[in-house]
Amino acid sequence: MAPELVGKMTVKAAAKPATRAYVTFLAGDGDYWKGVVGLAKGLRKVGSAYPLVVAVLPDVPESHRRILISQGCIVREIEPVYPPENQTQFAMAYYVINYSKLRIWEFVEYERMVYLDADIQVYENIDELFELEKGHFYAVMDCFCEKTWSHTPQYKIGYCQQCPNRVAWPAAELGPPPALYFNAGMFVHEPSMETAKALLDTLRVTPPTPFAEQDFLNMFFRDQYKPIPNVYNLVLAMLWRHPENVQLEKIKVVHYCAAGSKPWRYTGKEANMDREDIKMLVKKWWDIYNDETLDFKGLPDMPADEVEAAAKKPLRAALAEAGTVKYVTAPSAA
Ligand SMILES: O=c1ccn([C@@H]2O[C@H](COP(=O)(O)OP(=O)(O)O)[C@@H](O)[C@H]2O)c(=O)[nH]1
Ligand SMILES: OC[C@H]1O[C@H](O[C@@H]2[C@@H](O)[C@H](O)[C@@H](O)[C@H](O)[C@@H]2O)[C@H](O)[C@@H](O)[C@H]1O
Ligand SMILES: [Mn+2]
Repeated sequence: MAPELVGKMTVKAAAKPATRAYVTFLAGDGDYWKGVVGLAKGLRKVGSAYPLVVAVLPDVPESHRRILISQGCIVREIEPVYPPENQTQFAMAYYVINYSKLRIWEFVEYERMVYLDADIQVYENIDELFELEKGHFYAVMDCFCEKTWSHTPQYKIGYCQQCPNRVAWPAAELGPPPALYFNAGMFVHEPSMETAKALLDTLRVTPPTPFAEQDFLNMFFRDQYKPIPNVYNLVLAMLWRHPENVQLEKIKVVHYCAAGSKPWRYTGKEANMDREDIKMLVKKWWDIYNDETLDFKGLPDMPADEVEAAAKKPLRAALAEAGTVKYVTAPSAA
């Protein structure tokens, strides 16, 4: 919070209570922590007014957590969430762990959060998303044209919600077209223990599907979903599937979700990865990741040991201490 001059004195304006935050999710001991560091520095570069909370699974090593804390992230440990026993072939095998994203509805110390995948980068300030009318679920529409969708009727007939007139949906044969479907790499949500409990209770009785928690969230929030412009989540495949829907110079948020596009793993060998726009976007990501002027300079008034202690305390302990919420345990591991 910028200090303000009062008469001759410089009075530091009281910090606003942290009721809003960006939040991302980190699982495993792999290299996605680099995505989180990039995201933290990107949000700092665009002058975001809100902190970045990182929901970490227990398997995220202490060394990675320390790196995130050193970049000013608020690290909160969460318990994994698994879908019911299933034989589902997920579009990507690791998607099963993405159900743990559902824990962010338990972050009730925040009245509103903007969720961003760790493979997302923010290139323009998007704080305005926190002002959207409450009571809706805001996210950007996905695209059905990548091979990852080959299990669906829409893919089989070449229908995509991004261009509903290219191949008309055959309602006479297949019934109504699929409901508008969002990409779950970015969304605006309102944490609440009631919603968190409803999500977990519903998950227990919902057979998993190929896009895991993304499919589940689309089903759960179907009646509250409000599409927002793709400037807030450019799913990279849009560049070659629906270029007519993309104005690259207006894009605020890039989602590096196409196969081979994770900047920290980029080789340029996979399909479409040798495109000039992809190379430019990967370089943009690295320019921020490597920019030391964007490193966190420490909290103005919180001693480092307090930051560290807070970061290590799992959310459950913190809130149980506060005696504010009772936790619903996740279903047993799949
Ligand atoms: O090994 C992993 C895989 C996924 N994730 C988290 O889960 C999100 C969703 O996975 P991913 O972005 O790879 O899915 P995609 O958007 O590419 O389908 C990631 O952005 C990370 O936040 C993670 O932390 N570690
Ligand atoms: O666990 C399911 C994941 O499903 C989504 O990724 C998909 C989806 O966008 C497809 O439409 C693309 O074709 C595909 O490349 C991409 O990976 C979310 O980005 C991710 O956060 C996560 O929810
Ligand atoms: Mn992603």
